[in-house]
Amino acid sequence: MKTLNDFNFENKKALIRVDFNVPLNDKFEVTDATRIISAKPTIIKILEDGGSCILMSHLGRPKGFQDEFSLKHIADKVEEILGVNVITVADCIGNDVETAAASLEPGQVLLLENLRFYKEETAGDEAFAEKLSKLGDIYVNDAFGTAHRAHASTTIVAQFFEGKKCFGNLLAQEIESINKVMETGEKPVLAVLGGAKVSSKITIIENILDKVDHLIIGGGMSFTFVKAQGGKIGNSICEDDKMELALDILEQAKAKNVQIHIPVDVIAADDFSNDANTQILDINAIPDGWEGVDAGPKSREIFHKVVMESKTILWNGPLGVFEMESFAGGTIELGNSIAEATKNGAFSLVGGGDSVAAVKQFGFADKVSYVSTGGGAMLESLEGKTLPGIAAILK
Ligand SMILES: Nc1ncnc2c1ncn2[C@@H]1O[C@H](COP(=O)(O)OP(=O)(O)OP(=O)(O)O)[C@@H](O)[C@H]1O
Ligand SMILES: O=C(O)[C@H](O)COP(=O)(O)O
Repeated sequence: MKTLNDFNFENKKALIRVDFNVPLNDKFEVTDATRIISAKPTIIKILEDGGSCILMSHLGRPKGFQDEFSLKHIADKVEEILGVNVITVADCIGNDVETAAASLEPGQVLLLENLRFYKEETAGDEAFAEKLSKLGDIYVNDAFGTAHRAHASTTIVAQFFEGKKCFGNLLAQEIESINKVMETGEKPVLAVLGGAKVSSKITIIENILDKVDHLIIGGGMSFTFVKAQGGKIGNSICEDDKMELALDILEQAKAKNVQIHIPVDVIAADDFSNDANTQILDINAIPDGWEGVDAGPKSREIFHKVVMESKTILWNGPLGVFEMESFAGGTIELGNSIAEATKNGAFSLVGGGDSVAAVKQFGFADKVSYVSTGGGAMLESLEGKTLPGIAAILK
């Protein structure tokens, strides 16, 4: 696996694919700069080597040139985080960009305009990738969040850098963290999967059964398993067409000696709102008119015990409707347990959109071993797929 340490960037121009697809508010201010902060070590290492950096990224899903998706909105933030002047250009290919790249001095940083202003980016167009490739001497992919896309700047461009391409620090760290859980993790290995739907997690569950000793299935997903086993789940969310599959997963787990933990009780609400009436019920005895919205106290206790006994922990998906304060308790307690286990020496990885949002919101981000910067990329990695952006560097 080629990393930054395999190159000396002195007097070299590094063409770096970063994922600066960060959330902006209506004043175009960056509301979560994690992805920019995470790319800093790679950029600084190259500058300290005596090289220069050409940063390229997408922002959102624009249709053609749309000012609201311009990377100029984030240039000040990038400059503030890096502590280095950032030169911007109004395009990502073309004469002006080539001139700006060619005149870049060691120690300087150039930020290109949104790659997705060209449909050729997402189409993985070779001619577009070749134009990008002309800008730099060495290609560095540090965009884990976009590594599951076979786009021009994440994948295709790599073919023009034979022997001159590598992973950035962030991407290398993401790969290492996933490997720690999926391949080399100290046992017992635990995966906690939550979230709304079984259907979006099936491939992950099936892949992960070969890797873990314990699997907690929480959140909205659990009701499909409970109903499939004959439980009464009231109005809780359920995918009836996945009940067969749920039973099959339970069988597979038994055969593979994986212990599955499904909540035994829930906080049930009579309405999907923060101020609904609530009661604690056994998960398989929820009357009509009530729905399970969070893990109950007995379940939390069981989950705490499993977490504390585990040496490697993966967490993807909340245990309840954590966006509503009244139903965030189970997710918060799980976060507390994982933080405590991490303090005691376990390795913990949090990945996926909503679980990452939850750990940030509740202040656990620096109490776990690693928080992934990838949403879809993380989920596809857990499905066991080799991401195209990663494969292109390994080639
Ligand atoms: N019991 C429940 N009933 C209804 N919704 C639930 C329940 N438990 C969790 N959820 C909802 O599931 C949603 C998260 O599910 P989802 O599968 O999208 O998340 P994720 O796995 O964290 O992230 P990703 O976006 O990466 O898939 C949250 O919005 C949460 O409110
Ligand atoms: O935020 C993300 O998941 C990545 O930046 C990829 O964005 P995309 O889903 O628009 O390709």
